[in-house]
Amino acid sequence: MFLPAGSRDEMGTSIDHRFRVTEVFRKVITMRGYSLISTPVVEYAATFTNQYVDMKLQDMMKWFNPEGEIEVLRPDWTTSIARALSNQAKIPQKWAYIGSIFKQSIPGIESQQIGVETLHLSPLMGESESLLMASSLLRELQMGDCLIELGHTEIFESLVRPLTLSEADEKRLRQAMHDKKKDEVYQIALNGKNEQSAKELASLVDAFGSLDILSDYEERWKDRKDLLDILDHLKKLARIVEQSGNQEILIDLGRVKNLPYYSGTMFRGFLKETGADCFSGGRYDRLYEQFGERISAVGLAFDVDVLAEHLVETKDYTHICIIASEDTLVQAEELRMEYKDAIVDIQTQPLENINYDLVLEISKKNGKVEVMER
Ligand SMILES: N[C@@H](Cc1c[nH]c[nH+]1)C(=O)O
Repeated sequence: MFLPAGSRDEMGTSIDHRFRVTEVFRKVITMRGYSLISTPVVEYAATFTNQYVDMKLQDMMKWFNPEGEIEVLRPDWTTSIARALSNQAKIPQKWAYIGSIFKQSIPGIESQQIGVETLHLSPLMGESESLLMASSLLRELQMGDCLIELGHTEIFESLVRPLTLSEADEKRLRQAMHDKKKDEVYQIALNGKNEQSAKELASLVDAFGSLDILSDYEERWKDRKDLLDILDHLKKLARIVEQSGNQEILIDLGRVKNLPYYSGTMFRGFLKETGADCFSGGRYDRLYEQFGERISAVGLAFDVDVLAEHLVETKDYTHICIIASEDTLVQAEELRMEYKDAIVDIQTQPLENINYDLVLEISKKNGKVEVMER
């Protein structure tokens, strides 16, 4: 029997790694004062497609229920958690989750995430908490150095707003900006009949790199109070994460939001050694406007598969084989107790595919039990 493209069975090490990632995550979030939250796998499509969230139905796993409503497999944790928490007390909250999201665009449809959402914390506190949690998880997992990229939705958005672009052009502009295609950004933006804005947008394509970018743009945007405030905020956040999280920070002022509900700071994490994209997140205060609330909300989620793939074996257990027969099983189990920190495998013969550190054989002669090293 075959599986649909992208679906896979999993065995041994890769599952072991995924469990280890989630175990370490649980430890990190517990010690940082988070509570766990879970939401159902099946939700109404409208929870994700309403105007405040604006996710696209075509990418979701969906069907009609008997009442004719569209139901979906959870395509996003952040949105379902917002639904679940919509009438909670307005006090600082730190939530963490472990589980899958489902989208047509993901190979195999399912992707396992671990993530956090913080509500009602001051913007700098919530954002730095998310990023410091991320860096402490990566440290605990011994993932090596990580690059944290900071961006902000309102840079691109506020430069696009004064342009009179058709919906199609705006969509193309976003894509060109995302793909960092400078000439295309300029040409599309020119359709908005504002050459100055078109030039500014084209220059944003190159506005990424180390923290120095912030100083360059402080000079360039010295008459734009709104943009200066954003640069100042990113600078403060970068300093905290650099100093406390000991992580290298990159800035991408031209970053376009990857989820429609982001409004403010956005972040992404890359493993330095391989460049693998391991987490993504951002501020989404406006998501709560659907519940008539204006709050501070920010979070991020890790791709568990990416972390599991990069996990290095750390603890090396001694691997012992005890050779026993049906007659000596009780004694073999007793012997196991003497090796509490080792992997003890009771077999009738040592397995050929395993390189044991020690092979012990139990035998019974004239009612007397003997243990011999092989
Ligand atoms: N839900 C986002 C990650 C995130 C958590 N909080 C905010 N953003 C994602 O799947 O990419």
